[in-house]
Amino acid sequence: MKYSVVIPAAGSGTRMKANQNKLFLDLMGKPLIAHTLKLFEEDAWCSKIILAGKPDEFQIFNEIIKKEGFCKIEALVAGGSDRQESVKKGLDSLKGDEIVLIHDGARPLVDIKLVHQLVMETEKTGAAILAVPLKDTIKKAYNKKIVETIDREALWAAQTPQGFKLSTIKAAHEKAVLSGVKGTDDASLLEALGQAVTIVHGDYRNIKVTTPEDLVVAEHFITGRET
Ligand SMILES: Nc1ccn([C@@H]2O[C@H](COP(=O)(O)OP(=O)(O)OP(=O)(O)O)[C@@H](O)[C@H]2O)c(=O)n1
Ligand SMILES: C[C@](O)(CO)[C@H](O)COP(=O)(O)O
Repeated sequence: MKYSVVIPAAGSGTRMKANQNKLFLDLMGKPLIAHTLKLFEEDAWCSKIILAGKPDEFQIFNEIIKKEGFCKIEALVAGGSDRQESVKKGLDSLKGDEIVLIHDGARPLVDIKLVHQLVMETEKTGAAILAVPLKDTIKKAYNKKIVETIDREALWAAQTPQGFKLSTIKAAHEKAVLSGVKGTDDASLLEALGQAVTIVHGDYRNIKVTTPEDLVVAEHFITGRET
């Protein structure tokens, strides 16, 4: 089984409150994005990587790629004003109809065995995501006034990678642009078209490094993995 992967990495890291793109922050001696890229560089199932970044950060990305000796990065494309746009620009550089995964640059800890399970599920159903069941009770509230407790039995926290047939996800992004549909993940663009997306049970360690404490957690998980 082979797949391509699009890695959106053109964000601003606002919630990280760092003075640089959070993907360049040090994690165990190398930039966070280097850990994410390494996962796919070392996966024999991965045929190519498309990286979407900010043009004014291309030099930093290229320095990291050169230093780490990465060789699967087929294209470094200019990202967009939001994640959806960055992903679309990455997809636009792909042809054919193989499986494509879309994986946040900010998720450096995904287990490659789960990636393979996702690829096989995507092969079977055409669209699938990694997700984990929620562990907290979820409230709906307005101005901090609780209006409803949501039954969490049917709720999952979506992660990445998210896997699709390339033609399916490209069409969904195109239609989203035409209709103005916005989604914080790629599966939601298929859902908006009434298309089915299946879940592969993921791993709570596959965190998205978003706020400062996430970097501490990520370091802990990497240290634990290497012992
Ligand atoms: N215009 C954007 C915004 C986000 N991303 C990428 O999408 C992934 C998930 O986004 P998030 O974790 O929200 O990153 P940021 O948008 O940088 O964070 P924040 O929302 O705190 O600014 C990240 O790898 C980020 O680099 C992107 O490629 N292009
Ligand atoms: C794609 C994602 O990681 C799935 O949980 C999430 O939607 C990204 O959200 P962000 O606000 O762009 O980090």
